[in-house]
Amino acid sequence: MTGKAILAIDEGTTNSKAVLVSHAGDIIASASAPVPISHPKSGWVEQDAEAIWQATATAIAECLKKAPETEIVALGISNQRESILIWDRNTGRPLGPVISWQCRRTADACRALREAGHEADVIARTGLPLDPMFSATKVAWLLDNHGRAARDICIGTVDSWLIWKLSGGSVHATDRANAARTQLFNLAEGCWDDDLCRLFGVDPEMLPSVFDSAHIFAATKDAGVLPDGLPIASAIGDSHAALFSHAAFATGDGKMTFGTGSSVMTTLADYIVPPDGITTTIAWSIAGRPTFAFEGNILVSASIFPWTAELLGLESVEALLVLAETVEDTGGVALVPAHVGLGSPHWDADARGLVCGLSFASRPAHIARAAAESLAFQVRDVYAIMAEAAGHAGRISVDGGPSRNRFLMQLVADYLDRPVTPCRNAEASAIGAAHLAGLAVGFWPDLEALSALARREPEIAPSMPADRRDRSIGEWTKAIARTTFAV
Ligand SMILES: O=P(O)(O)OC[C@H](O)CO
Repeated sequence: MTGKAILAIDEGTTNSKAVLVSHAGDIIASASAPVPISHPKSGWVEQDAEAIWQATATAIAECLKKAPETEIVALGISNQRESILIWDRNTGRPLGPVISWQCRRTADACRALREAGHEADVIARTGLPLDPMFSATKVAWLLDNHGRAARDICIGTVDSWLIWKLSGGSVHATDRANAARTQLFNLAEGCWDDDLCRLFGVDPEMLPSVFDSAHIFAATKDAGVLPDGLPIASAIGDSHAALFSHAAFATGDGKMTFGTGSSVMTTLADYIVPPDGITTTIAWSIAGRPTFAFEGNILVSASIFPWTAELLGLESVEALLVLAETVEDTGGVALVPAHVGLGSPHWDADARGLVCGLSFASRPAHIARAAAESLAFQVRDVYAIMAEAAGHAGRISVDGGPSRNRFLMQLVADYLDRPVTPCRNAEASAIGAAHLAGLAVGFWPDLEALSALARREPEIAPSMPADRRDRSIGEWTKAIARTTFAV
């Protein structure tokens, strides 16, 4: 199969990337182009739909230039989730901005719906709380401010927009994983929810058709940067795509991505209404069968390290982590990185960070270690709730920059009391989209073949004695409770 490849698009919040993936699972070429983002008012975050398309087209053109001999057998799309736009079905012109997943403009609308008693029902149907991150209230805002007659409007997540542009405006479609993040999709029934559409003022006629994540949505047409006739063979949200790239195919398999924040996802056997502080979503859908997953997002993870390093007068994060390793434990010190509030599972916007448990024996190394341990404690808190609610646990893959640090990942394994497996798929989201597209067109035959492509390192087993682990978790739990004292 030399010379053949899948072209994966990974359209993220800040960049659009194009990646050519060979049959052996290697990246043949890649390119990226920045996507502008604007903040017209405090808490508002917008992007321009045409700029997203232009950045994607530029990334594709640059990528193909690097490997002109490659034969593209299919396209796959992974994308930033929840961000939403509407466009005119007749002209293809966007109506208003893309409202970003980060945008908080509908916070009041969410509060009003909560106060009117809708939240429990919305969570039961969609797995998602009433929060401005999700698309439904943003759609209502767009329709109020830029709406037209229902028959003239297409509503779409970013994958849907790219499928529209790549197919010359002939196909309005999305996959179940992206649909699951809109808060308009009934997870248990697997279709747009008429009652929720009514609640959010959406005519179902405006919504895209929903298919599997591995599915031939359309053939390319008049896309400019690509020849006509290439199958657009996957669409999936970026976190879900990364989980797929790790071959998390057994029930209970999950991933922890460490970066500015952390995200934890674990697959489920079936739809479960999420416990407090967690969401349920569709991870992907293949051959008509959705795989469900729990998800929890932590707001501040590795981004606490530069702050702590500066506080301690250290020159780098590396120096901080080296110092942290010089002590056996934190000496009772806990650091809770609630600097912008707490995310999953606590969701307390008013909480603030703290360092507590200080004594005259506390040294900078104890504070450094407390910062390092906070990364592990936070994912442990989310994972413990997920494992208990799901009743099963599987292999945990870890990715993102901090997953390369053995000391940090040993702490994660120790506090989870489970092994973790570092995964080294560069461009995990793009690879996941490529794998799904390859599955749809028979480039790879089955999940077993994809599993063989996952780049796993040897797992890291827990080694902390139980009494020590329990004591530290107890100190951390008390510290978390104290963060709300700051308000
Ligand atoms: O654009 P990214 O990679 O930050 O991903 C955004 C997420 O999909 C939002 O849920």
